[in-house]
Formats: sequence, structure tokens, C-alpha cells
Amino acid sequence: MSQTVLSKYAIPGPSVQLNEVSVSEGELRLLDNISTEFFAHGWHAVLGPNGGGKSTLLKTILGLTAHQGTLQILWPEQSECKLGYLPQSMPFDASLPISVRDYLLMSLSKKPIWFSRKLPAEIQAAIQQVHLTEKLDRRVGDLSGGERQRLMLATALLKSPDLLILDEPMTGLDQSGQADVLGILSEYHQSGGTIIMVEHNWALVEQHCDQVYWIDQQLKHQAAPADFFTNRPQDIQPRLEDIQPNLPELNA
Ligand SMILES: Nc1ncnc2c1ncn2[C@@H]1O[C@H](COP(=O)(O)OP(=O)(O)OP(=O)(O)O)[C@@H](O)[C@H]1O
Repeated sequence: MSQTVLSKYAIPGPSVQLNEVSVSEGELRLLDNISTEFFAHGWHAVLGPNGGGKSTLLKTILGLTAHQGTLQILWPEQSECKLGYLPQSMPFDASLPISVRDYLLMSLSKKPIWFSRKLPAEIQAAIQQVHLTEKLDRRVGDLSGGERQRLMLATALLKSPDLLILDEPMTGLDQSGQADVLGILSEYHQSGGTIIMVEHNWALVEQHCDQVYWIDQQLKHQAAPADFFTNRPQDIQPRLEDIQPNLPELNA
């Protein structure tokens, strides 16, 4: 990645504090009384069983879901208070006849896109980073799953966010796609940004993340990756197919 691109990234990222945060849908309790802190500049991994509330937690931090309790994003003074979000699935109907170019232009600007056909430098840099330059005129619906995922990451990074919220960013990526994305995220993290991401791949979490949060309606456990399994409470039952390799103690 070029220095020009890196220098546009946000420095530094905020911390996110939750105090007794709960989310309900009618009678249903999606999140129950969560208190924790995602510390500033951290690379945080949110894990837990399917349906445990991980995406709901991200949406709550983004302000997309009503909650009880207190949630604060503590932006550093010099921060521009910008968020980037990569949702779990495409945020629009992929059958719409819209090109990669127009999707990125619409993501960056509120102006009608027919006034600005020329690609701004930040879009060119972002699209280069995720190796989609050749696909600019392709319909978004015709991209492969991995290409769509890389387009969404480029979109999340486009406005130089201070906080990056990612819901399973590795979905659909092959090994080289994953390596590209991890490279981008590592640089973003090193430049000071805060990352909160849902990720099932334990090997990746162990290698890259600072802190792990196990969400199953409640925050069942929180620790650095190195301490997570030795200190975990008995009622955490990781799905072994989600928690990948090098956990001999669990795979025995
Ligand atoms: N708007 C809603 N109305 C009713 N139930 C909902 C709503 N949103 C989410 N849920 C339910 O809340 C639970 C948590 O959903 P959520 O998507 O946060 O889980 P998750 O941990 O991200 O799951 P997965 O690992 O499968 O992606 C699920 O049972 C889901 O069906």
C-alpha cells in the first residue's frame, strides 16, 4: 500500500464504552446488560455462537439499533469522528444495474453522480488497494462474492474513518484475498485506527487482535487472545468448526 493512501487514514481512533447496554425487539432480548470498553487504537474481535447478538452489538455501536443503557464513543480531540462500516451482507439489492464506479462515487459524495464522473484520487487509491481497478465498470451484481467483499471494504475505508466496524470481513475471500485484507487492516491499525470486528477464524484473531469478546446475548468472557481459552468460564462452548486450528486442548 502506498504512503499516500496510508496518510489519509484516521489517527487516532476512539474508545467505545458500554455501560449496562441492552437491546430488545418486542419481547425478545437480543443483548443483555453489556458493560465493557473497546479501548482506543485496539483491534478488537467479537466472537460467539450464531444468533448470539454479535451483529446486533455492532449495529448498536453504529447507532442503528435502539438500546437501553449508556454507550459512548470517546473521540480524541483531533479526531474527525468518522466511522467506516462493513456490514455482513450487501447493503442493497445486487440486481440493481449499478457499476462499481457509481457505487463508490455514491458512497463518497452526496452530489448526484452525473455531476462527477471523474474518479477522485481517494477512490482510485481505495480501488487499487483492493485490486478492483479492472472491475470499475462491472455491475456490482456481477462481481464474485470475494470481489464484493473487497468493494465493501474499500467503501468502508473511503472516508478515512477513525473507527472501523467490520462484520465478518473475511467472508468469501480466498487465501490471497484474506492476506490482502489483513494487510490493509494491519496498516490501518498501526496508523492508530480502532477496529471492532466480528470474526470466527481463531487463528486470525490470535495473530492480529488485541482483545476478544465472547457475546452470547451477554458478554460471557473478555480477554487477550493468549489468555482467552485458559481462563474462559465453563459455560462457554465454542463451536469447534468456527474456532479454527491450533487449539489442541479444545480439539482433543
Ligand atoms: N430486528 C430483529 N427482530 C427480531 N429479532 C432479531 C432482529 N435482529 C436480530 N434478531 C435476532 O437476534 C438474534 C441475534 O442476531 P444477530 O444477527 O445479532 O446474531 P449474530 O451473533 O450476529 O449471528 P450470526 O453469527 O449468525 O451472524 C438472532 O436470533 C436474530 O434472529
